[in-house]
Amino acid sequence: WRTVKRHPGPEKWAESFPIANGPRQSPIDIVPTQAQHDHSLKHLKLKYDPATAKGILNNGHSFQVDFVDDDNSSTLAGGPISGIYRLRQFHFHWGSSDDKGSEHTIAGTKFPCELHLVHWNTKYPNFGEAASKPDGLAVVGVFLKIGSANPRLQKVLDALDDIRSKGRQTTFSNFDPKTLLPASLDYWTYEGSLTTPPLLESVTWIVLKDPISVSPAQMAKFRSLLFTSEGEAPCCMVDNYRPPQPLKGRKVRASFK
Ligand SMILES: NS(=O)(=O)c1ccc(O)c(NC(=O)NCCc2ccccn2)c1
Ligand SMILES: [Zn+2]
Repeated sequence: WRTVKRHPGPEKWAESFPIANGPRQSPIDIVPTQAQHDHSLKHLKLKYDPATAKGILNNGHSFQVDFVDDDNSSTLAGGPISGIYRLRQFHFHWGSSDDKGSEHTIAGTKFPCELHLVHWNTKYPNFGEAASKPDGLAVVGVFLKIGSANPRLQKVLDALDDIRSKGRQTTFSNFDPKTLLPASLDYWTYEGSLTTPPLLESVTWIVLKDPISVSPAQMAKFRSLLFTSEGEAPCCMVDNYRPPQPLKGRKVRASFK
């Protein structure tokens, strides 16, 4: 039976953004047995300065932690990319229940949540310019798997009480996003897109093989956010994920055997 859809979801995006049916759309289903090990892939070089953390914002689609990106204090290099990419923000996608929520899937397996660390190529003057170039962005994706409570997430989750409604933001300082990464930086990589409008095909995706943990109570915290602004009828922020898109002949490479 049909639920009332307030926000035009992924099935409606192609009407306003024809690129939704483009050749390099994200996310995708990653099939490990079909990924090619590429030993020319370098290890990821992540250098994050906690002092660059600036604020946390409910943008009505997810919430994001924004970073000062006017110098190379927090950067990504190595891996499949050439040059230096600057950390702009990180955000999450999650489900209304623990059986869904991630954007990428692994051989059809969905995770309850997925973290995206968004970086832009410093060969371009700023994020907006980079977002329109085929090598403009690099997003590191990290799966969250139900398990024990993750203490590294707590500072982020504790800030959510101040940004429950769309448009709310508050300061968020002295945070090192490296603490959110798993022990192994083994990854899959492929050429893709933003997973939300404007769906620009400018993202080199770097999806880590190992998940980090999140507890059911911590997942409930994500689901306490609202898509809606103060004064509107409240609508829980859940299921803000796009399902996997056609591979259209793309190769997924693995940094590990
Ligand atoms: N999910 S993602 O591919 O990592 C990603 C990274 C950086 C981005 O700016 C976006 N998208 C984005 O900011 N879109 C503008 C705000 C928005 C978000 C969701 C739906 C419609 N509009 C997605
Ligand atoms: Zn995302």
